[in-house]
Amino acid sequence: MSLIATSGLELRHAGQVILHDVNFSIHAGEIVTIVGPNGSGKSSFLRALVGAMPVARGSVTRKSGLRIGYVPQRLQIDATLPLTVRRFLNLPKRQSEATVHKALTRAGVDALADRQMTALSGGQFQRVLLARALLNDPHILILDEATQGLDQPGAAAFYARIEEVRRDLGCAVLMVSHDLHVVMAASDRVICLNGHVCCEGTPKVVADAPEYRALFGTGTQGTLALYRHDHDHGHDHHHHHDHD
Ligand SMILES: Nc1ncnc2c1ncn2[C@@H]1O[C@H](COP(=O)(O)OP(=O)(O)OP(=O)(O)O)[C@@H](O)[C@H]1O
Repeated sequence: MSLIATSGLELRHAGQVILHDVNFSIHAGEIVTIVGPNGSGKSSFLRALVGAMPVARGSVTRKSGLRIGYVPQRLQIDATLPLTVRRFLNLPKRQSEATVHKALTRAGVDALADRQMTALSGGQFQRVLLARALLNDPHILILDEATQGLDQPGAAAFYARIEEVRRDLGCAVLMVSHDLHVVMAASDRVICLNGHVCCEGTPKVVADAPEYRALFGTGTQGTLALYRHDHDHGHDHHHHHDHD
């Protein structure tokens, strides 16, 4: 049985349809990435899955007792508010010291418990958000552009940590990402959204899909092509490479 599924899902904002006819499911342990242009409904889709956005039509089904760890796209912390990492993780619900320690360790930031939230670097902040999402031992981690603002090594390190977490917890991971070569390396399945599902499949299938190419053109799709090129290279010396 899937962890979360949607059937004929339609979402609206201020009367306008922003996403329609989405049939989706994710299973235990899977890593699924959502790509799509700005404003294509990716964040809204994740919000609907976690129950933070109303469903206009169709349905969202969550497995009974499902624990979700959600890392939102943005979180504003008042710069004048003194708030340590430990205190932040105890909001809105008090956690045991052991739970906080375990989550921070899993997110790779156990040394930061007594730091002020406002004193964290972008990468540290994202990891603290990840720790917060791990507090309840989730069956599925849902990440909305969690590496936004991080440089390439920072983003790669963050995704490496996500993979470790998945190995440890066996949780599924659903993420929105623009880091296409990371997507290529780490996802079981990619879904390309643009108001509806334009294409989906393994990263290779999506990268080759005309719908995907039409959206991302030869600019960004080059990132996917580049990764595939490198990957193919080591295994198939007779392979014809397109060097466009
Ligand atoms: N709270 C809101 N206020 C105004 N517009 C909204 C809101 N929520 C969704 N929308 C509109 O719905 C559409 C989809 O937005 P959404 O944030 O889901 O897209 P996205 O694919 O996550 O975009 P991005 O890549 O820029 O984060 C956009 O046209 C957006 O303007």
